Parts: sequence; C-alpha cells; structure tokens
Amino acid sequence: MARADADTPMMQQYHRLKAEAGDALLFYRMGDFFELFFEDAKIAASCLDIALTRRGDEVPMCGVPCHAAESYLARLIRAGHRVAIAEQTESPAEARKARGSKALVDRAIVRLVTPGTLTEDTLLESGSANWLAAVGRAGDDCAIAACDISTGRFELVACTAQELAAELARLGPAEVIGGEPLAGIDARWGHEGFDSVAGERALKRRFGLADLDGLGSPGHAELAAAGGLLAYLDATQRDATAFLGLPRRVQRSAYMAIDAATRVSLEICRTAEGTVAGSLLGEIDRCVTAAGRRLLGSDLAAPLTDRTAIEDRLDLVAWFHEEPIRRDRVRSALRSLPDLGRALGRLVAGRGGPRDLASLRDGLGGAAELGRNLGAQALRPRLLEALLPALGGHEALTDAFGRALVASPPLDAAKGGFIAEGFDPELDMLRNASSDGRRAIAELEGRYRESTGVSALKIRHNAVLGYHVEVPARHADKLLAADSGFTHRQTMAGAVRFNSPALHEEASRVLEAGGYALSLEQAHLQRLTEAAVAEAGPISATADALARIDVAAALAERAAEGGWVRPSLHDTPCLEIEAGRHPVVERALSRSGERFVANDCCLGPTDRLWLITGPNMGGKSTFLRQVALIALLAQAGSFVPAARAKVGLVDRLFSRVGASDNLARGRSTFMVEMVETAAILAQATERSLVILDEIGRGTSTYDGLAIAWAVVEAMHDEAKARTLFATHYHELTRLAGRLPCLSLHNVRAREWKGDLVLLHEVAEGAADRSYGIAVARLAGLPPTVVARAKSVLAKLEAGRDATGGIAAGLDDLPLFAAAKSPEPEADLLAEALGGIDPDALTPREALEALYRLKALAQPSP
Ligand SMILES: Nc1ncnc2c1ncn2[C@@H]1O[C@H](COP(=O)(O)OP(=O)(O)OP(=O)(O)O)[C@@H](O)[C@H]1O
Repeated sequence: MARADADTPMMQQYHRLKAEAGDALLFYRMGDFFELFFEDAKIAASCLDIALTRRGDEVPMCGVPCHAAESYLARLIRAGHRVAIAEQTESPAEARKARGSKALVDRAIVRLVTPGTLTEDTLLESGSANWLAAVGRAGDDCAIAACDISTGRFELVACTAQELAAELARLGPAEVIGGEPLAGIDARWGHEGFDSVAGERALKRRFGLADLDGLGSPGHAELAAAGGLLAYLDATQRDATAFLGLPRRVQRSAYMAIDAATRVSLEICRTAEGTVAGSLLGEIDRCVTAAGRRLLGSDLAAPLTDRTAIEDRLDLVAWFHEEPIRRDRVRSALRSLPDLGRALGRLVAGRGGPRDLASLRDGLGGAAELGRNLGAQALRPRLLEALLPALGGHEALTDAFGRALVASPPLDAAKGGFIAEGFDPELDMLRNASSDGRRAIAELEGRYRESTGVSALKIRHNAVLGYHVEVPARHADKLLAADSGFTHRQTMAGAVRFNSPALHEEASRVLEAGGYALSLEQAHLQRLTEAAVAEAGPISATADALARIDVAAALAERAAEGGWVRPSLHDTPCLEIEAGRHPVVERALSRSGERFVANDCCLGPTDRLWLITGPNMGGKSTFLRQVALIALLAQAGSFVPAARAKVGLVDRLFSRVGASDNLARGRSTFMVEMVETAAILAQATERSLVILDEIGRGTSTYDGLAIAWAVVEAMHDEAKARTLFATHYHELTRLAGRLPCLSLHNVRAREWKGDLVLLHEVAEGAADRSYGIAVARLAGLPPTVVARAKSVLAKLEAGRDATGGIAAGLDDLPLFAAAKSPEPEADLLAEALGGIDPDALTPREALEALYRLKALAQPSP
C-alpha cells in the first residue's frame, strides 16, 4: 500500500469492507467504476485481461465500468471467484451535507455474488439449473440442502457420508458449502449456521411455520444443512430476499442411484469434457423452453424407480407421440412463452424490472390459453389432468399486468415509460403536462430563431445545464447584448449557451411533471412486483407444469424422429432389448453417412451376466453403454431407441471403464478403478444394472486377468446384478462352463482379403480371437512394425499352447464361494516377539512386554 494512502479515510473504509468480504474479490464503487485493489486487482486483471495500474506508487488497482459490470462479473464467477459488491449508499452531496465538505461517501457491501446464488440472465445458463448445495451433518447422518434461487427450487436430501458424493453428482451444483470438512467432498468449508437448532429456527422463520410437521419432519442433518444454506443466502443476498419455495424432501429410494463415476462414464448430462453437446441430454433434447430443458436435465440425472410415476410420464409422452398435430400445436405455443420461473426469481430477489413483469403477463396468459386448449382434448392422460389446474388461476394478475404495462417494456425501470396509457389518469396527466412542456419548448425555439434572426439557434438539453439555448459562437453577440432577454451560461469552442426566463419556466414544467411521472411509475412497479411476489408459489407451479408438458412433448418429438418405442416396465430383474441403439453414437455415425448396427440384449434371472469379447473398435463399449442408457431413459419416462424394450426396474446403475481408457483424461488410475470396482461389489443388488468395461486391464496381464476373473465370479455369485462385462481376456470365457447364469457373447469381425471388417454385431459365443494386430494395421501402424508384431505373436502363441496358456491351471480353481477362505491372519504374537530385544529391556519393561505377549496369546472373544 502507498504509505501516503495507507491511512486515508478511503483506504481505511476499503480495508474494513475487504475484511468483511473475506476471500471474495471486492468491487469497490467509485463514481462510474468498480475498482479493485491489491491482490484482488492482480487476480481480476489477469482473469479479465484488463490493464493493471497503480494507485500512488504501490497499490495495484484495476477497474471495470459499472454499466458493463455484469459481463465482467460473469467471467469472474465462471472462473470460480466470488465477488463482493460495495456500493455507495449515499450520494457525494448527501455525504457533504451530513458530514462536511471533505466527507467520504458511505459504502456498504450490498451483495456477495457467488456461483450458486445468481439470478441475472447474463450470469446464468438458461438451460441448466443453478444449484447451491449445503452439506450438513449430525452424528453419522449427512444431508444436503440444495436450492436454485433463480427459480425457487429447494430440496432436502438425507443420506449417509458414503452417499454424499453421488447425491451431489445428481445435482451437479454450481457451488457447494459446508461447516466442518468432510473427507472426499469438494466444498467451501467453514461456513456458519450448520446446526440443527438454528436450522429449525431459520426454516420456521423463513416460511412462517409453527412447526415442521408439514415438511415431513426433517432430521437433524437436514435441518443443519438447511440452517447453513439459509445463513449463507442471508450473508450473500444481504437486504434482498432469495426466492425459495417450500423445501421438498427427496426420498432417495424414489430415484435410480447413479454414482459420480457412472455419470461421467455414461456422459448423461455432460460429456467428459464438460459440454452438454455430445452428451445424452444434448442428443435427446428437443425442448422448446429453457425451463423444459432444465427439467429434462434433472429427469435424466434422477430416473425414477416407482413404476406408476414412470408410467404416468410415459402416458403423457405417448399422448403427444400418437398425435403429431397436437404435439406441434403445443410446442409452438410453448415456444413463444418467456421463462416464467427465472423472471419470478429476479422479482422476488428485488432485481426484477418491468420486463420481468411483462414476462409474467405473457407467460401466465399463454399458460392459461394452453390449459384451455389441452383441457378441451379427449382422453387426457392422468399426469396432464394433474397439471391442468396449475396452468390457470392467474386471471386477476394477468389482467392487472395487462392493463398496467405497455406491450414491450424497457429492461431498465430507471427511465420510466413502462406503464401503459390509460392505466392511471394522474400519470397520463403528468405525461401530458410534460409533453405539452416539450412542445412549448419546441415552439419557443422557433420564436427565438425569429426574434434573434439566428436560424442555427437550437434548444438543447444535457445533464449539467438542463434545457438551454445554443447558438454558434459567431452569432453569440446578439444574445449577449444586455437587453436580449438571455442569460449567458457557458462558452464552448464553437458555441455559446444561454438561458431565458421563458425557457426556464417551460423546462421546470417538463422536469417537474416528468419527475412526478417517473416516481408514480416506480410506485406502480413496486405494487405490481409485490402482487407477483405474493403469488410466487402458484406462479412457480405454473412454470413447473409448463416445463413438464414441454419435456413430454419434446420426448415424443425425439421418439418420432428416431423411431423410438415405449418401453414396458417390469418388477422382475429382466432387461430385454430388441434392436437397441446408442443415440449419441448413432447420431455421430449418421453425420458421416455410416449406418449404426442395432443389437439385441436379453438379460434375465437365469442369464444375468454377459461376458462380451471381440476386437478392439468392435463396438463393445458402445453396446454396454447403450443398454445402460436405454434403462436410464426408460426410467426417466422416455421412449427408447430400440424396436422393443422390456425393462425390469433398476435400483442402482453402475458403469465402470477400465483404467487405461480414462488415462488420457488424466483422471483414472488402476487404483481408482479398483476402488470403484470394490464400491460396486459392495453396493450392487439383484435389481442393479452393472456395466464393466475392460476392468483389470490397467495392470500386468496376470494380475489383470486374476482380478477380472475374481470380479466376474463375485458379480455372479454374490451381487447377482444384471451385468455386462466386456473384456479382452479371452481366458475368462472358461468361466462359462462353471457359472450357470453367465453367457458368452462377442462383437463380430471378419478378415476379408487380409483386411479386418468390423461388423459391430453382438452374437452368441466367444470371439475366436482378438484381431489386435489387424486393428493396429487398420490404424496405420507401419507395415514393418505390424509384420514384426505378427511374428512375436506367433512365438507367444506357440509358447502358450505348449504350456497351456496364461490361464493354465485356472480350471482346477475351486469355485468362488469355496475360495473365499479368509486370508491367514498375521501372526501378531510372532511379530511382537520379533520386535523385542531382551538385552535392551529394563526389568520393568520386560515385565510389561510379558503382559502384552500374554494378552496377544489370548484367543479373541
Ligand atoms: N453398433 C454399431 N454400429 C456401427 N458402428 C459402431 C457400432 N458400435 C460401435 N461402432 C463404431 O465403432 C467404434 C468403436 O466402438 P467401441 O468403442 O464401442 O469399441 P470397443 O469394442 O469398445 O473398442 P475397444 O476394445 O478398443 O475399447 C465407435 O466409435 C463407432 O464408430
């Protein structure tokens, strides 16, 4: 800090505010700029690519203009920063009046902008929810309280510490906060308010409840999480109120459990690179509204497990599927509707404007009309019937907004002009007075031109002088004459400016009437906003209903486009798919004019583990993933890319890809793969679906084969989940003889005139060989290397045949269950004895050692 500057009142004020902002960057308002100092300035300058200057000699600083602050904020937030906004809370004139001529303007932090607490359209992605998640704990119980204040959604989820990561992965939050650190969870720890008593109090206060029975009596961990969340919202929003609907308690068993690794591996809502394009969501999304897109994302992230609820969704999709005209009409009606939820979020947070009110007017009006049209249709499915009431019921509000607002109001309320003519007679009068005044001023200009003979005379307006007469400098003399009736105000390079009593009078009329009109408009804005906020609950129900209809119609559209079918759902653990396809791979192939080969899958209680072999690039991974995605789509309530699909409801979905597939992304190691495989073995049930792709290949051949072998046995005998296991270890096919519910399958390939032809067909039986070298040749490995590899392979195969191969002896291995003898326990007594050096012991130590040894020798109870 510049020494001279260090103790100036301004710097003292800055440091006080910075201390309050903590690790958030402080935007310090100075006139028309937000300035940043010290480290904040360095971080912001490099992140925003703006000039870093110095205040005095030493203090680094940079600044952004206030009018463009949002776009800079967006970049800082996206880069993972939080920003505290310190505004001037009084004008310089007010400061001078209150505390003397040298008084410093008061400033206060009015908002902490963080990734999880955004409401502005420019800062949010329209098609994704923006969750803030708070992780709470009470003893061994954990919970997440999550909200999206841009639309008012609020959820409480109780879970164990082990389940936290998967639950967070479902939400994909923009920001995670917590009190005490929890291992394995990436969050910003150390926040206040994570305590169940405070949480209960905060919830009651926030929603005006006497007790929490109506919320389903949340547990201590949920209350602690909610307490932390509400405290954080207060701290970040300051005087504004974040939009929160009543919290919904999420029953985790109502959703298919999908852990974080599975989400990454199946690229459900984002690709591994983090983009929506190329993910399942990106591929199937045909929604026409942003709210629909957000809901489809959350549907795919959390497929249901309740058959009735899924069938309800499917009925609605089918209703739109069977009538393309009905579907088109609804979609084009939805397309023109504004984003109700987010407009409401801004209004509740006090950051709304006239355009948000117009969004409610148009959105609610459109919803009511859609409701009337849908209500007139025959044979309405149950889900639609349940949604219809939510579409209407806002007549009073839409009527009031319709009368009050002009057709397309400005974004910013500051200049007025958003209240319609005829809504308020007083406002109309003031506006007339103001426009009469402006007309009078225009007439005055004509008269002055005539009386002075200066045809270039103009009456202008600016912020400093207000209305004034301006003439070119060469004509100024006439107006400067003592009896001209004009008073000199300002001399410019080429012009001179004057005032006159008549102009002053008219200008005051304009200003006064304009000022009154503006404050009247502001009062109307406030009243209308309050009316909207009072209806926040029902309005967001309307927004949700519209989103659900959009999702169903969009899924019907996607199904019609791709010839998808309605899946039939069952409670038995089966999975029968006829001519299944992978929607993303199919799309990628069609772009290059290639055809996707559809494949069948048939898993059931007596044939529940498919071991799939075949050449590299043969389509094993694609097949595995398409089966998982079809189950996921079905339970999310969508039709599926197949000719027929019978899906036994899946409680948990696991997908793991062998280490080396992921190494390129720098994410996975063999160790991670093993930890994850262990997690599957511990959690999979008979109702789960497990996809294992080349597990065990990230280590030496022998170790890898041994691990893969043991994992297949464990899946078959212990977990008993429906499992697809792709592998290059052909030796594993020997398991078919001894594991009754395992069957062998392969992706077919042929060598034709020395070239490898990949057929991408899944057939019964094991692959005859690997074709690794043929694939290498296809990939363009130099012919000399290919030839050398062939001769090495011939030698290896000859050796293998002579010894019985690397799997020699495995046939004699006892079955998995029999092999499960516990590992011999380490001989603790011998170890302890070995650690004793008798010559180095004092008599007392020797006695103590003897007691220790005796205790070790006791058989454990
Ligand atoms: N059913 C299919 N129809 C047409 N092309 C397919 C099919 N399945 C896969 N492919 C094509 O083959 C490529 C490789 O598929 P995939 O990654 O599934 O093979 P793999 O057998 O898992 O290979 P590796 O063993 O090397 O991991 C895909 O990118 C796609 O272009």
